[in-house]
Amino acid sequence: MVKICCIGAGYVGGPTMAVIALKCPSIEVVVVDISVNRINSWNSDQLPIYEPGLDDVVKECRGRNLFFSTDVEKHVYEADIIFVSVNTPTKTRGLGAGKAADLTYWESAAWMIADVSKSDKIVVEKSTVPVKTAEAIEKILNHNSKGIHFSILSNPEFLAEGTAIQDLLKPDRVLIGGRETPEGQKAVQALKEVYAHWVPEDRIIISNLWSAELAKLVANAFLAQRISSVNAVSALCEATGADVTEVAYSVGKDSRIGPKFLNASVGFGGSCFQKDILNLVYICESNGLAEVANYWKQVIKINDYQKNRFVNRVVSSMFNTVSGKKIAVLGFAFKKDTGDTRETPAIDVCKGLLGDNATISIYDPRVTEDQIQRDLAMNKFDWDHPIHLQSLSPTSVKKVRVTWDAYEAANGAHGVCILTEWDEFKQLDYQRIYDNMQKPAFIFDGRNVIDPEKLREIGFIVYSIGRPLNPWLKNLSAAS
Ligand SMILES: NC(=O)c1ccc[n+]([C@@H]2O[C@H](COP(=O)([O-])OP(=O)(O)OC[C@H]3O[C@@H](n4cnc5c(N)ncnc54)[C@H](O)[C@@H]3O)[C@@H](O)[C@H]2O)c1
Ligand SMILES: O=c1ccn([C@@H]2O[C@H](COP(=O)(O)OP(=O)(O)O[C@H]3O[C@H](CO)[C@@H](O)[C@H](O)[C@H]3O)[C@@H](O)[C@H]2O)c(=O)[nH]1
Repeated sequence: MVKICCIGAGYVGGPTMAVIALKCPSIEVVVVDISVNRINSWNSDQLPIYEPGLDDVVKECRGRNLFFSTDVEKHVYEADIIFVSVNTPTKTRGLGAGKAADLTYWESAAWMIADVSKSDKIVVEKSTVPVKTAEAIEKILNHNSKGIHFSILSNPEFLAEGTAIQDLLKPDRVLIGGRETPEGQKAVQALKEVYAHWVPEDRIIISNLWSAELAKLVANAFLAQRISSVNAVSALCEATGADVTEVAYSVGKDSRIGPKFLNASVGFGGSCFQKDILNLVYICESNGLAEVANYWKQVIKINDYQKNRFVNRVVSSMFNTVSGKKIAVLGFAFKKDTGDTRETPAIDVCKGLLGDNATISIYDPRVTEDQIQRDLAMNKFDWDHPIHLQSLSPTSVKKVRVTWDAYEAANGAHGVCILTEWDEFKQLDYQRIYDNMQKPAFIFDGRNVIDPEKLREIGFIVYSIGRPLNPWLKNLSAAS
């Protein structure tokens, strides 16, 4: 029986290994992590992450050929193939701080693999890493005196949260990069055989190591670039009377462009886009490619601009101040169908509103109060550095209340901001919300989930990203 061990039981390691175990009953898969809490959750009925379809997959395989353990060294020692799926955050200090990837977690995993191994192994980069990382990892692993050989592969993960199980069951492609040596190609074939249990052969791409590492960063940069492009256009739509949903629809009908990832929003969030583009920018700069670096940097700048623009729109619409006013925030996760709040635009919007002295009442169907309070108290990039989080005091941010009901959040509010596109926000009784709000009642839709005309009929002053402005807001724009 082939044995797989995955180091890192997070958003990637957990679901990815669960699907491998589901599709390959003849392979034993053990997911290990240094976090006892995380492993305990994976072994309980309350999984540590919310992902549609994940519970069923774990229930079917756990205890059969899928295991979760904190005994990292034992399972690394026993494995034939080791996936490394640890976090690769943005550095917060030292050389490249604020841009470069912090490979501390990856490096310590590599040293541990080198220390405990007693037989040849395939080590797979599952985490997103800077191009050429495999070269450094090879040096750590193969500089041992035990005569053991390690083959390093790059197998970046392309799943998106909220659709992870579907993405894993039917991937657009699986990418495997390896050395062009006989050992390298043998390792590539071994990993390909694992995926071939359920992924059609023409969807498994084989490339060199550096192409695979770079393709992951570039894929995320392209996706994020589309969102920044449409968000930049949304500002122009508001200034001209065009409607960004109509513009995006027409543009996306061109088969060369395609319809996906053209939804204007309050800004993209999530643990990957910003981190990976900053990483790409740093790599370009390190290679003396300042113009290329600046090109990609602009994707982040537009995203920051879009989040600021939203906050400014809220404040300027509400008589230029939200001081002492109650703002209801509907949705805190970075997208629907996940409880993940890493780099969610809601953090920047809430901090912006708190900066103008608003009182905020937040509702999200999947995010706990504890998580929201922690997110609002921490510094940029700290979420991915457990060491910084330990020093965070548990005090809650004043002027923030978290509720488990959208109507309660909006009760007595002066304005409502929709920051996540949860389906349930389309079905809310907006008449009831309007009746219980202060007047004039404002609604700022950061995800274009509501019908602005219907809400205007109820009496709301409505702002939707990139869509024709309410006469009230138009007058304010003209005046400013
Ligand atoms: N989240 C996504 O949707 C996604 C998608 C594709 C790729 N990625 C990439 O995958 C990697 C992991 O992302 P994630 O979202 O799963 O992160 P995560 O923080 O959810 O999980 C990482 C886990 O690794 C564990 N860990 C860290 N160092 C360890 C060590 N030395 N030994 C054992 N366990 C260790 C941590 O405790 C944590 O549980 C990142 O590089 C990320 O960029 C993420
Ligand atoms: O048209 C769109 C599409 C997305 N978003 C936002 O963009 C962010 C990212 O969304 P999405 O890409 O769906 O989720 P992630 O889980 O961050 O997945 C991305 O990042 C992963 C980590 O690298 C990759 O594996 C995936 O392929 C890539 O889609 C979210 O805030 C979305 O709300 C928009 O604003 N408009």
